[in-house]
Amino acid sequence: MTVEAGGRALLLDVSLRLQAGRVLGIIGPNGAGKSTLVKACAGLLAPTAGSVTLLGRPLANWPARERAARIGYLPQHFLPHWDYSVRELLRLGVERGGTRTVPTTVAAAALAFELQPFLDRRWSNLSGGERGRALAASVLAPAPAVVLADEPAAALDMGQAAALMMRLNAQAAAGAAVAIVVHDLNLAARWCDRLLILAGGQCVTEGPASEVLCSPALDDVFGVRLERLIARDGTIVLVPCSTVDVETDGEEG
Ligand SMILES: Nc1ncnc2c1ncn2[C@@H]1O[C@H](COP(=O)(O)OP(=O)(O)OP(=O)(O)O)[C@@H](O)[C@H]1O
Repeated sequence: MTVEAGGRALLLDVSLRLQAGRVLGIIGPNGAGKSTLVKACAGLLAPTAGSVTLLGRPLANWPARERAARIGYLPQHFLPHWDYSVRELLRLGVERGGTRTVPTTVAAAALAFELQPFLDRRWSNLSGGERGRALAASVLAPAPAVVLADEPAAALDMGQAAALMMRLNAQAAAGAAVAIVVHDLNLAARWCDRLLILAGGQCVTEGPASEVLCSPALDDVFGVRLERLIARDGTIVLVPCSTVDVETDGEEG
């Protein structure tokens, strides 16, 4: 698809396919077009050219209620219209998913996301990480078939970020197609099957995470030299060493 706004292309001829049971990480520098891509996939932005289909049917042809039940969109920034309590936010998310067992599902989500102490607290009184968890719980509770998460771990501490990535993986294992915009490449390395690098609104490369993380294109798009280490479980660990323009080829870092 191509998405244009403000007289320029925010996305240019980008194609992606989300598969049930898989986790795609969307990575790239600030302003690359990652949020734009996810919003277009969620049906919140209409592509200027190209289209988004869900189960082979154009997104625009799905009734809004069915589309909302199938696609769970976790935005990068969320400002509720009202000062909801966490319980109300969870209920809205669960009802959107169309489940008949609303109270049970709300209770299960509160338990899974360790939100019981916050259930009656209002959005305005939550910390950044608590908001992130409440929002993730609200979107993921109804187990949507497609999960589009835009930097879901940005406000979370290390433990909560790992827990959320595990939950997203569990939803994929249960059959969801998951796409996550992620800035922390080590979370991407550990929890994504495939990675897509976006830069300047275009796809630089897409492939298995282990291959993309070893690609020199990664250093180039971020303008930083990355050292690749291998953790005991075989996961690649990336350590930024120096900006690309400071170090010259062959010079010791
Ligand atoms: N409605 C709009 N009109 C014009 N430009 C826009 C509009 N929305 C976004 N942009 C621009 O498009 C580019 C891509 O924005 P986008 O939010 O998709 O980037 P991103 O990769 O998610 O960035 P970040 O990592 O900083 O969150 C940015 O340069 C942004 O300023």
